[in-house]
This record gives sequence, structure tokens and C-alpha cells, in this order.
Amino acid sequence: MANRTSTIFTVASATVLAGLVAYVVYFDYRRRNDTEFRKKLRKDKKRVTKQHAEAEEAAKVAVKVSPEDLKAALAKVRDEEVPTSPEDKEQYFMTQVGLGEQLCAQGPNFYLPAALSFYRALRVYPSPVELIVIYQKTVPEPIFNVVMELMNMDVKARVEGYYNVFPRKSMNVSVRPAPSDSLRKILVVEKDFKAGEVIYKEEPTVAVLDADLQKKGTHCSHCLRDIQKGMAICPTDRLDSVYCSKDCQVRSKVQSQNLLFGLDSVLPPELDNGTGRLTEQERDRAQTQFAAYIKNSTRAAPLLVARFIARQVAIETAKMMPKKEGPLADEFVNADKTDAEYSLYDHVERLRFLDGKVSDEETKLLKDVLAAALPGLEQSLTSERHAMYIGKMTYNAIGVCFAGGRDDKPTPKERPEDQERTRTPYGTTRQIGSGLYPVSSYIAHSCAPSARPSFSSGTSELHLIATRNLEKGEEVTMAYVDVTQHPNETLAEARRRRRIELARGWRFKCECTRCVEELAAARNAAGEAGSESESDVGVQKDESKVEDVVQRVERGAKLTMPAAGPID
Ligand SMILES: C[S@@+](CC[C@H](N)C(=O)[O-])C[C@H]1O[C@@H](n2cnc3c(N)ncnc32)[C@H](O)[C@@H]1O
Repeated sequence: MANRTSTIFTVASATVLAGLVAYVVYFDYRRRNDTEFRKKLRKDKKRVTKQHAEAEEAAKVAVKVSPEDLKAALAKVRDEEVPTSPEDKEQYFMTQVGLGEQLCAQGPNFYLPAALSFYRALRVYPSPVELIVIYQKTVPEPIFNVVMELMNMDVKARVEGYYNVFPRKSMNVSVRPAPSDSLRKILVVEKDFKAGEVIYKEEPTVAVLDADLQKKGTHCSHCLRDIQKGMAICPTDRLDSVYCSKDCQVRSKVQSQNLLFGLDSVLPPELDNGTGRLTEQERDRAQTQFAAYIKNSTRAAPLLVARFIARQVAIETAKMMPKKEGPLADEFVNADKTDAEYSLYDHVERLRFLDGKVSDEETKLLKDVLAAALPGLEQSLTSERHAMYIGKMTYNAIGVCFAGGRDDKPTPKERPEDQERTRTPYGTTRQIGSGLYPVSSYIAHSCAPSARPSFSSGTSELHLIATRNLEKGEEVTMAYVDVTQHPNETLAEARRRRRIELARGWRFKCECTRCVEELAAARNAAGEAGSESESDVGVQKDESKVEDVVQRVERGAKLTMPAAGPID
């Protein structure tokens, strides 16, 4: 039993994340608001329970399926087309559950096809954890075990297959386990590059302007472009956003601005049944309070997180649309590009982070905005999850800098150890904004980097430039901080400055070749006893982490799964 429940937990936590947004956007929304839909689900559960008793006797015979047969059966199911529109998904779900019940009643010879039907239903149901719990109570145990085995194999294949499709081939790089620790990841080039060549270009998933520039209205709130005087498009919005073009305005609205700071429906008419929605005044009130909080904040992370959640909704909604057109068309392209199997959260789930600081007030304000836009959406934002989101944005964001950066950014008021930092060789104080770049998030720091980010198109589009010749398979690194030796610094002072910066911002001790070589040379010169102290750098070991579920699933492929208590 312990084994069985631990499997459920592992599988459930790995899949619940993927289903989270879709769950809110459609199924759960309907289940809570649509009595017909609820009735159907209840009836279904009753019917299965009745048949359960009849099948109980036969169920004592275990299903004997070889792992090879199971693998082949799963491969077949994975190759099948699944419906995309909500109605078709619902129909498919009902049909498969019905078929599963019928096959189940035919006796042990039909247990494998029965399990496959239940499994097909599970694949399209956006709240798999809940359905697993229902199955556990209603489906005969041998069949349930096969369903769980299928689920386990599928999750494993999905997790293991992620880095086969991400980053997509055209980006010329791939993510590899670090030689020192397989849970650590590095980025390597997939072909040779000459110094100065562009390795890839990457658009941010979400980006925000620095607070002072957002107020001034000198840069586009969407692509961060510098706008010539008098050329800005200025819609009235609660954040006082301005845009460089109609195109940026529309993209911004579709991706996040409407959900967070606008009053149009978040769902397209095909998916919107309107029930449960708060009034326009209530939505307005929630947004006004959140906008005031954002305007008062000098940090980028709160808005990056809000935009990230909103963008997940936009992409998941686009995936559900039967026709790939209309204002969501661009999000469709994004959804397709990142492969239909993986959601935006899949990309962020794997990123390293330190827990961020978030106040109850900040969580409440954002929850209110989400609830007002789409009731139920706020449920996915617990304070722990919010802190983790904030941590992930802060830990991985890259500073957007044009032509070496600016020097008019207001001096931060926080203590150096509390300041928000982005990864940029020019220094966070010279940037105009911050962005989250899923592929570039994997680039490790080096004080002698093999690449550098450039924003030469004058927008937040990142161009990764090789700083020296690179051979296929070599690691791509960039400087997270200013690694140059300033004219007034000794070699040791420059090293100490950059290592303290890295420790403050990212809580790791730099192990790049330059630091290793410089430290070894310093030790040799001074003799072991006189070697310089590193204790004041401020960090003894790498304090960053990955989500438990990623660690468990990645390690779980090789190790035994931890036991968990019963689920009900
Ligand atoms: C933004 S992430 C980069 C991707 C990360 N390596 C991963 O496993 O996903 C930053 C983390 O990478 C590791 N890292 C990057 N550069 C490093 C360096 N020069 N020395 C030691 N660790 C480094 C540290 O674990 C740090 O927490």
C-alpha cells in the first residue's frame, strides 16, 4: 500500500503542475459552474462504484502484463491524436471512461484494454490527481495498478524527453547535465562558432521595464524599446503603460495586460460561460490596488510573476481554441513552438532558485486580481508558490541593456545584500529592464565567459554572441556581474568584488576556470598558510535549489521512491 500511494504522490505532483492552468481555465471552471457537467461526473462515479462490486471477485486475479507489452501499449496511446477543443476533450473523456467500465466488466482478459481506456481518459483530464483518487476508490485494484504503471511510465518518458525538444534545434544549443552533478545543468553549443557570431536569438517569456522608466513613459512597456518623443501610443491603463507600436499594444494585452490591468473577458467567447465572474467594479478595484502596489515597488519580480501567470493562461487558452486565429493567434504560435506536450510551467519548473521574499499583502493583491479575472485561478497561488515564483524570476532574470547601459538609474535604497539583481555583465544599475529567457536561464556564470548577451535590435530580444571561437560541445557561459578589473583595483580586489556580488545575488561560490586559476596562483605565491581568506565572500556552499518534484522525478528514475502516507 505504501508503495502504491507513494507512486500516486510522485506521479500526481509531477503532473498536477502541468494541468494547473488548464484545470482552472476550463474543466474546474465548468465543474463548479455548470450543473449539467457536475451531474455527469457524479453519475459516472456511481456507475463505476456499482460495477466495482461485481468485478471484485474477478479482480482477485492479477493482471499479468509484461513490461514490454505495457511499453508498447503506452507508445501506441501516446501516438494517438488527442482532441484539442474542450467539447471534444470532454466527449473523449466520457467515451473512454464508459469503455473502460464496459471492458472492466468483461473479466480479467480485458483488464489491459480497460486500463488503457481509463488511462486515455486520464490523459485529457486536467486534474489528474483528483481523477486518480476517484479511480483508486472505484476501479478494481489490478486495473488501477496498470493505470498507475502506465502513468508512471508516461510521466517518466515526458520528463526524460523534455530536453530532447527543449531548446528547439534552431537555437544551436542543448542543455546537458553538469559533469560534477547530474541535477545541475549547463548549456553547450551544438556546432562550431567563430568569435563575434550570434549563437541564438531569444525573446523573453515575460519582461518588465525598470520602475523609473515605466513611470517616465520613455520606453515601450512590451518590447522595452526606447520611444522617440511624441511617438508613443498611450492607452489609458492602470500602470500608465506606453507602447512603440499597435502591434506591441495588442501583444501586451493578449499576453497579460488585459488579465492584470484591463476589463475585457480573459476567455474568448467560445470558452466563456461567464458564470462566477466578479463585477466590473470589483475587478477594477482589485486591479487598481495591485497597480498602486506595483507602481510603489522598485522591484521587477512582482510584475514579472504576475505577467508570467497571466501568460500561462493566455497560452493554455490558445491551445484550447479550435481555430488558430484571432487575437490569441500569436500565443498559438508560441504554444506550438514549445511543443504541445509541454506548458510554460514546464520550462520554469526546472529552473534553479532561492526562495524569494513576498509579503502576505503582495500575495493577497495578486490573488484578488486573478480571482477577479477568472474565478478559481487564485487557488493555484499559495504563499509558498508565490515566494518560489518570485525566487525563480529574481534568480534567472537577465538585465536588458542597450549599448553598454545607462547611468541615470536611481541609486537603490536597500542594503546591498537585499538589492534585486539581474544577470548582466554591465551591472543591474545600467539596465533598462529585466526579462526571463527560458533557454538563457541555463547559462552558467564565468569570470572569463565564452558568450555575452546583446540587445542590438534595440528591444528585449536577446542575442547571444560568442566572445571567442567555440567548438561543438563546448559550454556556453556568460558573466552575471561586471568581471572586468577596474583601474583602481588589484587583481585580488577585483576577484573579491565579483565573488561577493555572485554570493549576494545567487548564493554560490564561483568555480569558473579564471577564479580557480587565480586562486591557485595566489595560494602558490603566498604559500598555503598565507593564502587569502575566502570566508568573507559570504557563502560557503551553493544555496540554490530545484523544486522537490523535479529532484524526485529526475532522481526517481534511478532511486527508489520515498514512501508517503495514505491519501485519504
Ligand atoms: C541561473 S542558474 C544556471 C543554470 C544552473 N546551472 C542549473 O543547474 O539549472 C545559476 C546556478 O548555476 C550554478 N552556477 C552557475 N555558474 C557557476 C559558477 N561559475 N560556479 C559555480 N556554480 C555556478 C549555481 O548552482 C547557480 O546556482
